Amino acid sequence: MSKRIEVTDLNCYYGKFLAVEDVTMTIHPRSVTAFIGPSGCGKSTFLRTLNRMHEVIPGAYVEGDVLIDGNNLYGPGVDPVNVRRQVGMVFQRPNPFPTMSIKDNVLAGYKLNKQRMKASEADDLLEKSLRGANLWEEVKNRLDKPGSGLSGGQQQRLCIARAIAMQPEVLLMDEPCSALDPISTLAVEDLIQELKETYTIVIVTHNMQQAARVSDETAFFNIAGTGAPGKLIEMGATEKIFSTPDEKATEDYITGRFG
Ligand SMILES: Nc1ncnc2c1ncn2[C@@H]1O[C@H](COP(=O)(O)OP(=O)(O)OP(=O)(O)O)[C@@H](O)[C@H]1O
Repeated sequence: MSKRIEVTDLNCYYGKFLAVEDVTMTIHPRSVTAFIGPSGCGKSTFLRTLNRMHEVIPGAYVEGDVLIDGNNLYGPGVDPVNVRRQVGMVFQRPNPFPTMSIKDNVLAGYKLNKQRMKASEADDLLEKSLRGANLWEEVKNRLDKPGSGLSGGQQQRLCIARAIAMQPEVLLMDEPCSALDPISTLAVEDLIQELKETYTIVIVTHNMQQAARVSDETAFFNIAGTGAPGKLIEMGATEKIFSTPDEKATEDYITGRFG
């Protein structure tokens, strides 16, 4: 299911404002790629172009190409809703639907799309998704209770289960642990390691240790100053970026000299 993502000459705009300029990169399947860089350099903006969420904001658009296994997400006739099904997303704050049960949260994508499923199929998918998110054992006896009754870390894993249930090929995670305590963070990091066997994973993180722990590849973005566009400075194996980066700006950022 895991897919390769190839981005070529991508510019991201909010109206006239060029937020991210000229990104070209390849994201490998069955791996975790981390985006790091100072605040405002466009990590989240760029991440959202990988499933066409960027253009949900009025006036926002992109130039350039994003290919997933050779298919251009921005090609003519491509339905953004289908793209978002193929490329799932997990956000900074766990956002389960508060009044829905745990079960309905996991199956929400199907219910919202009014896709029919036999009860036995729904139960299988529910269990598989919750097991995939390492949450099954903790919630199997309370599937009809509201998702909002879970701890923050459990809610985030519920959101991951909801994303997995749609059987995506790519999972985008925008600072998925920033609202979690250290124990829940480790649980989600462990889960990311398991999920990369199946999905292409891209994670935005402010936490250098986290990037070093969970990712195989790291991309460092930077910004020259307020109003200037964010740029990809360098990308490579996480081990190399964290030990012998090519660019001084990367080294300065990683060693905490700025950002
Ligand atoms: N909805 C929006 N409308 C207009 N400009 C926006 C919008 N969202 C972000 N921007 C601008 O785009 C630039 C990149 O923002 P973005 O949030 O992608 O950066 P980031 O690297 O993810 O930052 P952080 O690490 O603080 O989350 C910033 O200048 C930001 O102000």
